[in-house]
Amino acid sequence: MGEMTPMMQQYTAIKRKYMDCLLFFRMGDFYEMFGKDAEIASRELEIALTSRNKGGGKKIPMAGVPCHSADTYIAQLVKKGYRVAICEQLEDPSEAKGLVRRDVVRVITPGTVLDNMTLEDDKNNYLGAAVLYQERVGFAYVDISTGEFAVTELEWEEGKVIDELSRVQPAEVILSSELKNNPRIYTFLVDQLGVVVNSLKENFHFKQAYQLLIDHFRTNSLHGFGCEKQKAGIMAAGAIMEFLNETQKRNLTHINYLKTYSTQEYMVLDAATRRNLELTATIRDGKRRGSLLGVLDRTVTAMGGRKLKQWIHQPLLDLKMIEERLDAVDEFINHLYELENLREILKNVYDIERLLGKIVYGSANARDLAALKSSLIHLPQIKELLKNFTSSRLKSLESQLDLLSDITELIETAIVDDPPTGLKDGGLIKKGFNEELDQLREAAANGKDWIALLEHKERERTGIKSLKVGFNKVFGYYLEVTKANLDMVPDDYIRKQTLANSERFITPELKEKESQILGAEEKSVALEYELFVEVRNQVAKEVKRIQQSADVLAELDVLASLAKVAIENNYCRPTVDLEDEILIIKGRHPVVEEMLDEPFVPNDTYLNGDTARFSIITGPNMSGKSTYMRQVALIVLMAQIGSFVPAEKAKIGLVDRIFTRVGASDDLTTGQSTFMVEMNEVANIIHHATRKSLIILDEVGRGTSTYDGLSIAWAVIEYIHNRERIGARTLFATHYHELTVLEDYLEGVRNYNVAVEENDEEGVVFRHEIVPGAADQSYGIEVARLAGLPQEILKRAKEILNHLETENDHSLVESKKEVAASKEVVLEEHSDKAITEERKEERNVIKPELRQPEQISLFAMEEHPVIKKLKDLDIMNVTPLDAINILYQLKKEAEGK
Ligand SMILES: Nc1ncnc2c1ncn2[C@@H]1O[C@H](COP(=O)(O)OP(=O)(O)OP(=O)(O)O)[C@@H](O)[C@H]1O
Repeated sequence: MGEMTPMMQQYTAIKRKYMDCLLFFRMGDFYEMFGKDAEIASRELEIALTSRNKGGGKKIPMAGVPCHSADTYIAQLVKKGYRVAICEQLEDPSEAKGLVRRDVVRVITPGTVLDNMTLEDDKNNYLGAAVLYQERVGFAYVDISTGEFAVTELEWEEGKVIDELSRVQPAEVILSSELKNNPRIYTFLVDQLGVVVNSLKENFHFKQAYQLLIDHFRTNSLHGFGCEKQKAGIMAAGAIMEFLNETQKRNLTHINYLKTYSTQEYMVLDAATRRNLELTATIRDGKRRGSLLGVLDRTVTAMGGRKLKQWIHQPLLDLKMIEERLDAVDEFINHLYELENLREILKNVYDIERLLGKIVYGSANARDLAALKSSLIHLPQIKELLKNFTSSRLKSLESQLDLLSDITELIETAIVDDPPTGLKDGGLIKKGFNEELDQLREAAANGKDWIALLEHKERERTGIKSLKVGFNKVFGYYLEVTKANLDMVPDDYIRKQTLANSERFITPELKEKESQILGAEEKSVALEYELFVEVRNQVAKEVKRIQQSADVLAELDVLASLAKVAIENNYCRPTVDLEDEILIIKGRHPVVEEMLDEPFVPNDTYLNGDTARFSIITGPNMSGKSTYMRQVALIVLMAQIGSFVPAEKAKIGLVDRIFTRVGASDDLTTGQSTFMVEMNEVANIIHHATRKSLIILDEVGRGTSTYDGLSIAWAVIEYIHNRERIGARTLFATHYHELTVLEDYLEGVRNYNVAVEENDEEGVVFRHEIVPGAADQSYGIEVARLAGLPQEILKRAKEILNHLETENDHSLVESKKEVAASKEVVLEEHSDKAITEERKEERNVIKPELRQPEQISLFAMEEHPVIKKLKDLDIMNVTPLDAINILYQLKKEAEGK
């Protein structure tokens, strides 16, 4: 698409996030806005409509359709399984509104996204704000469905802003201009997260933000809110209030308290790591099945499900809190009967947080109140059950659990057990709740009884056997007599209506009763509504207490879920401490072990901050390197959310962050190449990792040519290994067997490989077993065989390989001579064979230099042009990104010559 206006960018982001197709109804605008692209889009729409499958397997981006036939287009698209969004701002698609069903057709405008969001159950409903103020960035988030409002602030740093926003992933965000104009932040939010971005009003100032907040909370100062010192945080919270005012969402007053939180409590997981570890969705299809959440989620309430997701995204850094959770899970495991009992009770609990949102928002109906009651009535039972437990977290949850019996009682006495959804037709309030209402109802009922008797009485009086009493909305009650009996009609009957075969009459007495009945009914319905709203408001006033109990239930649900999974999947309780070791005996990958048909092969892991801080793992493709490394990261993460882990034994030295760089795929959304994505991720790690971090690097450098790739991988290892730089515990899988030589020169490096078995019957068999030492072959051809490549190709490949290997040895000798002549060491292309004598000699040349880690040398080759250049640039400050730029420049220069 060509240049898009900010509004169009927002529309596109909304569509990407929620819908398959975006329809515009003013063709002229659409064409004007998109020019040639509009024609392409319209053609795609046509193809989608005429193809047999859903869009021929393709998403249609957006299209303009004539307003008068909007209904037809929408109906056709929906029938084909598309979810359609309609842009309201361009034209009121009133014709289309009749078709709006929240799951498949939605009317959207950037300003009304919030309304639509609240409809979705499993979507993130956060509206966020990030504001740069006095060198700090304030963040505020409000959960539209529950009213939870949270504030924090950090010092200004581009990466931190991205991390924080990606942690929460708001659906819509307000940014101050400096942040919005930052291309990395903006592109990340819009393209990668599909967030709708709004601008904070220029010259929005602190006093304004403060005032908006104290107005909202009806107080004189923010003292006691916990955020009084966080000026940037207040700016962000004020920005949210301002936005809600501007977009007339002020009625979202169920924001009734504000909570500050510190990002120090939680481990920040960057977006790449969350994706790479498939924490809550798989990379392949974005589904939750196949993710860690998919394995751990046995929650039985919606609130528990949401909390577990939050926990997975926010592993803890506080040892005490981790221990408390582990104790609670442990206790549940040892009280199986109570555990099952609790889960059974929780199954009856509705989504109290959502109900509460509706109650305070004023959109809850009587059924919602009934649902709240039927959830709250279980609280005493749960509290009783918790008395069996002694662990500190469960005790604390027990004491926090407010029984809310006043609220249950209020709803119980006021609202009927199975109320209708409508509020205007009565039938909501129980008998005995209000005297006036009872009297009105009695009056109406008496009148009805009188009418029921009337038919019988009038038949006797007139002798007309077929006389009937009826009611219609126009004339009210009437007496109906067939034409054949008209001569028997008495004089006091007043004719009201003539039908084909009968006539309808009224009498003054009937009319009097009628007005009594209707009057009483009308009044009672109105009174019922009034009473209902009163009850709802009364419940709304107790939102804080209800919210607190809801939170307790959610946490109990999560802890019970973790216990249930631990039992079923045979997990062990990890020891978490502040040492720098990670020891895992017979660890398994929690997701892969569930997906596999065959038994999963467990593996041990040992890392410490000292002599075994860096594992270089070599092994053939498909042997299990990635699985192994992710398994270590997941076990650490699980331990730090307070879960048991898939291992026989695990001792985890607390990790401040987990970084991953895995897999290689082009990021189609940003148009970045595989290599660029890879380097960005590596740069992020280099800039943020500390000695307490855990780093997982898979095939760094693979995305570019061998020389560049190997050089970068090597430099990255040196840098991370160096304790003055980072010194983090790291797992590094690579195809560059050359790198295994580093074990001899870098104190903390240990080589591992994935065991391969060769036997005559099956050929090469991967045992998925991690063993010490370096792999000696890459078995590329064997993998090709396993993948089913024809024998003929495999045979020929082997011939070529043998040939190349001989050539390579020869060329090495040659190059060695050249090196000697030019005093320049050239690294040979990666060879599948064991390292040659020449290489070993070469290494001896490198060796002394490498022993001085403080000197971050690429290859310690003084004369190498790369080194020269790096030295010119002050070698200590070179990041891999700089390195790749320099290498690229050199290559260009060389080509130029
Ligand atoms: N410990 C294990 N036990 C059983 N099967 C395993 C184990 N580890 C891996 N596998 C199986 O092997 C497959 C390949 O594993 P993985 O992707 O980790 O290999 P890899 O060495 O990283 O491959 P590549 O280098 O091509 O990325 C997995 O999909 C899984 O089916």
